[in-house]
Amino acid sequence: MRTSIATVSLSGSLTEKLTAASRAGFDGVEIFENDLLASPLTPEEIRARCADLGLTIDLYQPMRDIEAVPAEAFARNLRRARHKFELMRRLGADTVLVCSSVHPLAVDDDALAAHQLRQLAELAQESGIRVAYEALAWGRHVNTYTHAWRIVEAADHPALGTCLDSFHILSRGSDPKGIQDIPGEKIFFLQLADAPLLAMDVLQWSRHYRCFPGQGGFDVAGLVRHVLHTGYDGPLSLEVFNDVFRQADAGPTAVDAHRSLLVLQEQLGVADPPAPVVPTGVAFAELLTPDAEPVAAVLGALGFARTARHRGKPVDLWQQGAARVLLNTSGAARRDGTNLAAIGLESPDPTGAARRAEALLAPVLPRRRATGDAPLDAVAAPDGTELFFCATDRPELPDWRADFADIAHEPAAAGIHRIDHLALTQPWHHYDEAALFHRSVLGLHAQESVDVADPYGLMRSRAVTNPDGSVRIALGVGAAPTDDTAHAQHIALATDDVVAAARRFREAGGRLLPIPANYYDDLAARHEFADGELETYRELGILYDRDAHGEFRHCYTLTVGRVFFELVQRDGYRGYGARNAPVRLAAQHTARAVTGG
Ligand SMILES: O=C(O)c1ccc(O)c(O)c1
Ligand SMILES: [Mg+2]
Repeated sequence: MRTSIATVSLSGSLTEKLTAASRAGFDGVEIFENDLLASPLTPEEIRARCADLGLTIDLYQPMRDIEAVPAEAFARNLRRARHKFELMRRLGADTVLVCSSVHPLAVDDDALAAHQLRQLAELAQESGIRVAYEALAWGRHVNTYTHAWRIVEAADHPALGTCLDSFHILSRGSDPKGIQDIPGEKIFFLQLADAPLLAMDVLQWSRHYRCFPGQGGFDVAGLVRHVLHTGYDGPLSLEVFNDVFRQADAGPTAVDAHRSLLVLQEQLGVADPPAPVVPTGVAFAELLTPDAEPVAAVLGALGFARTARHRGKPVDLWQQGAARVLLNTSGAARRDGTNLAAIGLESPDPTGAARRAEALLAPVLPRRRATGDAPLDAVAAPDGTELFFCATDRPELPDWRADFADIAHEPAAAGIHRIDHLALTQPWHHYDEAALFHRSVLGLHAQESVDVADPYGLMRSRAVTNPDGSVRIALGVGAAPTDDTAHAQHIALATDDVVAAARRFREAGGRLLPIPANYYDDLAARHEFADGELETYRELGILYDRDAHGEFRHCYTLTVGRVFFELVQRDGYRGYGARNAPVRLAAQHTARAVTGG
C-alpha cells in the first residue's frame, strides 16, 4: 500500500522533513499548515520539491472550527476556505482535512453541521478538492468516528468523506468494528498513530505522546483490518504528535516511522518481507577500548582466558565456557573509553537475518570488515551497536572464529557459563525506535518498559528476548544525556554459584561494587535467609530478588570506561533485578565519585 507521513511527525524545516520522508521511502506526505506558513518556499516550489523527491501531497491540514456555527461565522469560514483551496491548487493537493469543531460558538446540531459541511464540499468541488471530516477525540460536539460519519452521510455530497484517525478512535475506547459500516469510497483518508496506554486528558495525550504503530499499546493493525475490509485504497498515513520526535533528527525518525508501517503491513498480510530469523544465542560481545589493560585485568579476575587473537587486527578473544568477549583495541578511541561496540548473535540463517534487516531499513554493514576477514553479515542497531549474525561451529557456514588464531587451548573455568544478558544504553530519543527495531528486525520479544529511579534522574529499561532466554538484551535510556553512570553498558555473565564466582573474582584482585548496609537491612525485613547467607551477600555486595519463577542473586564489578560486568545466578528467575537497580545506580555514582572508575 502507499505510505504517507504528516510533516508534524518530523523535526526540522519543511525541506528537511520532506527530504527525510523521501529518503526513508515514503510515497507521500500530509502537509501541516504551520510547516507551510513557516517555509520560505512558495507553494509552487514546495510542489516541485515534493515531485523531485518522489512524494505526492496526499493531504493538506487542518481546517478547524468550520461547522455547526452561526451564519456570520460560517460565512467567514467559507471565505477562509476559498483562500485555502486556492493555496491547495498551487500546491497540487486535492484533499483537505477538516477536524471537528472545538469552537465555543459551535452548537450541538447535526443537521446544521451536515448542511454547512455540504456547502463547504460544494465549494471544494469547484476546485477539484475533497473534504475529509475527522472527529477529534476532544471535539466539542463531535468526538467519535461514528458521529462524524453520520454527519457526512447526512450531508451526502460526493466531495465530502470522512478521515479516520486511529488515535482518536482507540484513545476513547471506541469499537473500531463499526468502521466496516462505512463504504470504503467515503473514507477519504486514514491516519495512523499508536500511543502508550496512559490515564490522562486525551488532548494532552494526543499532542505529546503519540508514537508509531507497534510502539504503544493500541491495536492499530486490528483497526486497519476493519478499514481494509471496506475497500479503502488510500494511503496508510502516520500522524504522530510526539515531543521526542519533534526534537530528534528527522532522518532516523523517518526511517523508524517507515519501518513501523512495513511491520504493520506484514502483520496485515499485505506485505511480505523476508521472514524474521530469530537469534538462538549470543556468540560474543565486543568491547572497543583505547587501552586493553584495565578490561583485560577484570576479565582475567573473572576467570576468562585470552584464547585467541585475530589474524589481522588487534582483537583478542577472551573466553570462559560459552561466554566470549572480544577486546578490540583497533578502533578510534572514544572520548569515554571502553564501550560495548558489537554483539555477535548466533543465527540459524545469517544471510536470511541480514536480508530481513535490510528489508526493514536497518543499515547493513560491509560483510568483511577488512580484507581477509571471513564474510559476516552485520547491521547497525539504532544506537550504533553493530549486530553480527554468526554461525559458531557450523562447518557449512563461514565461522567468525576462522579469523582468529588460537593462543591457548584451555579456556579457564571459574564458574561462568555464558553471557546471560547485555545491557545497552540508548540515546534518549531512540528508546521507542530501539524496541521496535529489536522486535521487528531481529524477531525478539519486547517486554514491558520499567522505570528505574537513578539518584540524578529516571532511567527506563525494556528487555528484548528470544523464546528460550538465551538472547536477552536490556535496552535502557539514561537519566540525563550527560550522566555517565546512567549511560554505562554492561555484560551480565551467568553462573550457578554467584557467591563462589564473586569470591574468586575478589581473590584474583577484582573489585566488586560495594552496596550500602541499608539495603541488607531491608532484605532482612523482606525475606528470610539461612544463617550467615545475608552476611555473605553483605560482604560481597550481592543483591537479591525473587519472582514467581525463582530466585536471583547478582553482583557487579566496578565500571571500566562505559562498561561493567555483572555476575548473575538466576534459579528460574526471569527478570533483571529491576527492584535492585536504584540501589545499584546509586552505588555506582558513589563508586565513581570515590574511585573515578
Ligand atoms: O491536535 C490537533 O489539533 C489535531 C489536528 C489534526 C488532526 O488530524 C489531529 O488528529 C489532531
Ligand atoms: Mg488526525
